[in-house]
Parts: sequence; structure tokens; C-alpha cells
Amino acid sequence: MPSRSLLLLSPTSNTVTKPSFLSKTRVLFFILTISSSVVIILTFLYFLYHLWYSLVNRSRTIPFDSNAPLKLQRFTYKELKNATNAFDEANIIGKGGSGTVFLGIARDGKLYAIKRLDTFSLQTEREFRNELQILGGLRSPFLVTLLGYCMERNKRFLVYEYMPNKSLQELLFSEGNNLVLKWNQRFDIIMDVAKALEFLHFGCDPPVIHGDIKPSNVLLDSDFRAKVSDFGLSRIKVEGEFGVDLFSQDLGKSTDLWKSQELSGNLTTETPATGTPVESAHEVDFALALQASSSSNKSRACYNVRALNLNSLNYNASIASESDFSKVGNGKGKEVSSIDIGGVDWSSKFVPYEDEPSSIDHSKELSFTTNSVSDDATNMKQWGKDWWWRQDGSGELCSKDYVMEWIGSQICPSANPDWEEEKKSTHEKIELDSSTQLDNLEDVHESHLQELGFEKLEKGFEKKELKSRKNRKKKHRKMQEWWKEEHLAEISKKSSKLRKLETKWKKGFKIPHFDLGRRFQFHRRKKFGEQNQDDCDANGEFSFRRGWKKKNKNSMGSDMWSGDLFSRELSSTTSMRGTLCYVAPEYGGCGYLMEKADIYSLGVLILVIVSGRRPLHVLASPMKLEKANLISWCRHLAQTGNILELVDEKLRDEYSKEQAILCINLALTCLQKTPELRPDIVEAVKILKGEMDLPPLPFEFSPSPPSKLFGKVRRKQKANAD
Ligand SMILES: Nc1ncnc2c1ncn2[C@@H]1O[C@H](COP(=O)(O)OP(=O)(O)OP(=O)(O)O)[C@@H](O)[C@H]1O
Repeated sequence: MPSRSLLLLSPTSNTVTKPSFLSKTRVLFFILTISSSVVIILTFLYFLYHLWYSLVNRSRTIPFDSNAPLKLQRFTYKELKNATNAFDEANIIGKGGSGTVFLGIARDGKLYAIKRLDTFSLQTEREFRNELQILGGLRSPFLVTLLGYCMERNKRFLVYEYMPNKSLQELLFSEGNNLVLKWNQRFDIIMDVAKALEFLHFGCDPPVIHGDIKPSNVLLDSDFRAKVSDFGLSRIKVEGEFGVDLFSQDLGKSTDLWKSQELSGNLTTETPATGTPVESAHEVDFALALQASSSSNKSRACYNVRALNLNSLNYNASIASESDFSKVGNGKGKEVSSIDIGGVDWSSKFVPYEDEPSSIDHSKELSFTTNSVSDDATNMKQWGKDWWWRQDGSGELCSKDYVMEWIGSQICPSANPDWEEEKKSTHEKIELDSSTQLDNLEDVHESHLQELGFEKLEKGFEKKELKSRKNRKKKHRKMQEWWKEEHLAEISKKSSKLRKLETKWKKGFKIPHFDLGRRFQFHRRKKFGEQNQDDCDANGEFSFRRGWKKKNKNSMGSDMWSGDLFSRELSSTTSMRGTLCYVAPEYGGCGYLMEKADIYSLGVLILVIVSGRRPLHVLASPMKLEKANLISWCRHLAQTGNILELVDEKLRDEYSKEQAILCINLALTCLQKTPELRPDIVEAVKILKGEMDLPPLPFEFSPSPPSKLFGKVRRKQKANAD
């Protein structure tokens, strides 16, 4: 039996050895299969995870969720591509600092204005969000309606209602435009813009400050009625933030006291809503206090802050301020939640929406600490005044203005007929002098400008840029320094195209001539011929953000000559927002945007509409120099009692003198240096409607009168007293 069993076993043992080998390979094969499939599955899972992650991440960047009550439509890129004929150049209706606007035709034949943000940067993203957050939540007949948006990867589009008559900028200043706005139309436009601001300042809760009122942001419908657009730089006012809480309780109570005490600034130590102790107010700058006081006038509780999804600090601050402000007995204080303007409950027109808390970037405003109060105060002290002089100059155009105009002149000399005139009359040609140093741009005077070469200019910018990087932490910067560092530096940094321009200049241009009459002269070498000049004039546009760019012939909204030239650059920085010549002096640079800043811009806009000219226009003859700065000229005319001279000549005598006087005087009150003295927008609207008298104008009409004039006045007064 054992032998049998052995026999039986032996074949079995043989068969056992063979399958063990086979099974090994099988196992190996099995393992390989398993592991490869695991790898495949893991890769697939990783892909899915990546997809999910990017989707989640992308949705995070959407400033509102699908449950939001906003009626904004989310378009796909494909839809917009189809609507614009693949973003055909023929569909371009305008170009701004941040993007190109296309005419979009929907399948049902409806027209849309589709703004494509051309660059994908933090700044454009912020502006995009701002537009969605603020304009997207507002509905008013005086605001351009934002209908939808598109976000795909780094593509950003905003879809607006189409405004057939484009912008006021184009209507007033476009060379090809022969249409002259009639007086009635102008007056209606002024009224519409004022009503838009009324809605923003008093119809929204919390109030919205536009921050960039200017002709290119006033769009016109088929009946030439105006709607305000472009909320990229606007901001939502929260009482709890910045100076308002620091000062408003005192200022709120003592606004009148201030006036009666001739703005003695007799402020006491206060605790801000955030609970941070503040240094005694006498250490705080007067300008800052004024600014705070201007808004404190309208102290109000902010009930809808959460709806606007400001970040938690803001929100807390506002809650704190709610209780604080409830104590403030302010005559002008109001509850916006139930405001009724013109029989319409505007508060209901404000569409609140939910959003993630950080979707509005208030980091700058909220980075405020006790130290920063003093820093900001010192900053304001240091160059708030400086800025004022520089911006307005009370009859004197500053170097910055000249540089700006000068650069403009090099790009589109023919755009300025006066300069053409000058060209004919002057035959002087000054060659480019490369020995001129440009280290002290702030000290650029006419003589410097005469010698100023582009190469040097750019090198100067580069130097300044390097310096600015090193000195980024430098706290107290003068306005001049700021201007150079923050903006001029970016010219060299961002615009490689500018270098091409430089080469072009070296080849084809001679130095601009800047004579005693503060005129510019522009020459080209003959070899470039007319053709080249035409190219430059007709198609060129200079943007500080993007340097030299081709301008579509359909896009006529060039801001050249207007001071708007700088808007792109100013808009593109965090330290400065707004448009030169339109921005209020107290806000310039590092101030905190308040309603009265919009009022100031409205004042400039009114003058621009009435006069049909830009706020800054360097003219040919010394005789005309006084007219170069629209605001100063207007003040001068007001002093001489001849304000109607300001009215656009193109209107001839076909305008209402009464209305024109009203508008100009209103503008003058809006242009007062002290925000406190400017009317608020409700008052402005009432004045325009004739329901309220104009407040008395200040004696000299100039918030910063030339010291000479002041001296004269003082001497006269003294003589009279004697
Ligand atoms: N809804 C619209 N309907 C018709 N045209 C429009 C509309 N929106 C903008 N445009 C045209 O596009 C131009 C550029 O507008 P955009 O808002 O991009 O720039 P901007 O306001 O001139 O510049 P910035 O953004 O630097 O302030 C306008 O001047 C206008 O002609």
C-alpha cells in the first residue's frame, strides 16, 4: 500500500512542480495586471481629482454663487464668440484701458456690448469682480445694465446693454463726429449723471461711490439719455471703515460747530468702531478729518452690508458702527433702506446678493491700523496739498500735465488743431539733446522739457523704477515721487512697445519744442512722409498701461488730451484710482474715496459738457494759455463775471442762458477744495431741477488761489481797513 501510494503520489508530485511554475507566472501576470490597472485607475482618479479641484477652485473665483438673486446670465465663451463673429475687428465698438468692447448680436437679433478684458491680471480681475459685485447688483435707469458675464479659464467678459450712441467722450471729442450736442441734450445728460449719482449715494444701502466719473464712462442711449457705466473702480462705502468711524461722531456732531469755529479741528480722542484706540485727533491731519467729516454728514447705518458680502472685518466694523452711529444725531443722517427719491423706492432697486466674504477686496482699506492712521494722515498732510496744487494748479499747469500733453502731442499731433496752427507759425526745430538728465522729473520745467529726449525719459523712468522697488517701504512719499514711482515707472516696465516707439522717434521724430508760451512743437523728418504720420494719427493710441497700440478706426474714444490719457495708468495701480483732472484733490493718490469725490468729478464733467472741451488743453498762443485749464479758466471767468464765455461756441446762441449759468455755478460749488463745502448729490439734483437755490459761491472761486492773488486781496483788505 505504501508503495502504491508512493506510485500514486509520484505523478502527483510531478504535476505539482509544473503548475507551481505556471502559477508563479500567472501570479506575476496577475500582479502586473493589477498594478497596471491600479496605476491606470489612480491616474484616472488623479485626473478626476484635478478636474474637480480646478472646477472647485474656479467656482471659488466666481464672486457669487448660483443661488444668488442676481439676474446675471453666465455666457459661454462659445456663445460670445458666435455673437461677435469670432471677435471680429469689425465688431469693435470701443477700447478702454482694460479691454475691448465688441458689438454682440444674439440669435434673436438683440444687440449687446461685450467687453473683453484684454489682460488677465490681478488688477483686471479686481475690476471684473468689482463690476460684477457692484454694477451687477444695481438696477437703475441711470446706470448701464450689466446683463451677464463669462469666465472661462483666464478669459473674462462682461456683457452690457448696448448703448447706440456710445460714450460722451466720443460724442464731444471724436474727430470724425460732426454731431453737435444741443443744449437740451447736454442739460439732460448732466441731469442723468446727477441722478445716477443720487441713486448710488442715496439710493443704495450701503452707498456706492463710483470713483471714476468722466465722459468716457457716460454712455448714451438712442435718445441721447445718459447712463453711467464702468464700476471697475467704484467702491461700497462702509461706515465702519477708515476715517469715518474715527472722526464722524465728533464731526457728525460738530459739522456746524466746525464751520462756526472756522474749522478749528477741535477733535477729541475717540475709539473707532473696530475698537482700536486712536491717537488724539489733534495729531490727525486736517485734510483727513475733513474728508471724514464730509461723509459723516450722512452717517447712516449699514444694514445690508452682509448682503454686499464685504469681508468679515468690514462687516463687524459696520455692525459696531451701527450702534455707534445710532448715537450720532445728524441732521442729514438717514435710513437708506427706505429712501424714496422721485417717487421711487430706490432701495428696492438695489439687488442684494450673497457671496463669499472676501469677494470684494477691501484689503487696502482694511489694512488700517492705528499706525496707519497716522501714516495716512501724514501722507495726506505731506502731499494732499501738493497734489491739489499739482492737479489744479490754479491757473498754472504743472510739469506733469505738460509731460502728459507732450507725450500726447507726439502721438497725435494733428488731433490738436491749435498745435497744428503752431506748427505752421513756428519753424524752429530743436534737435534731441541726449545730454539732458532726468533725475529730477518733479522739477521738469519748460527748459527741461525743451531738452528732454525720449531715451533719457525712459532711462529716467527705469532708474526711478529701480529706486521705487528699493524704497517700496518708504512711508512718506511726496505726490511727485509717487507719481514718478507708481506710474511713470510702469511706462518703462510694461511697455516694450514704448521702446519700439522710441526707435521710431529716434528715426522719425525730432524733439518737441516747448517755448515760453508753454507750447509744444512737433516735427517729423520728411523721409517718413505723410503716410507715416497718418498711420500714427489715425490709428495710433497711446495707453500708459499698454504702451503704443493700434487703435481701431471704430474706436474713437481716445482720451488723448483730456487728462483721461492717464486714466488707464491711474486705474491700474492700487495706490491711485480715478482719472487725472476728474479725481478729487482729497482723494488723489491715497485718500479714501467718499461721495464728495464723485461730486468733484461731476463738477468737472459739467464744465466739460457745457464747454465742449477737455479739462486740460494746452493751446497754442500765450493768449489762450489761461484757458488751458478748464477749471481755472472757469473760476477766472466767474471772477470777471463772464461765465457764459465758457459755453461751447458750437452752440452759438442756441442755449438757455439761465440753465447754463446754473450749471456752471453748480460746477463751481462742486469743485471746491473742501469736500464739506461741496453740495451733496441730492442738493445738486435739486439745484438742477430749480427746486433749491445755489449756495453762495466762495469769494475767489478758487480753492487754492495763487498766493499773488491772495496777497493782493489781503493787501486790499488791509488798505480798506486802514
Ligand atoms: N454698453 C456699451 N454700449 C456701447 N458702447 C460701449 C458700451 N460700453 C463701452 N462702450 C464703448 O467702448 C468704449 C470703451 O469702454 P470702456 O468702459 O472699456 O473704457 P473706458 O471707460 O473708456 O476706459 P477705462 O476702462 O480705462 O476707464 C467706450 O468709450 C464706448 O465707446
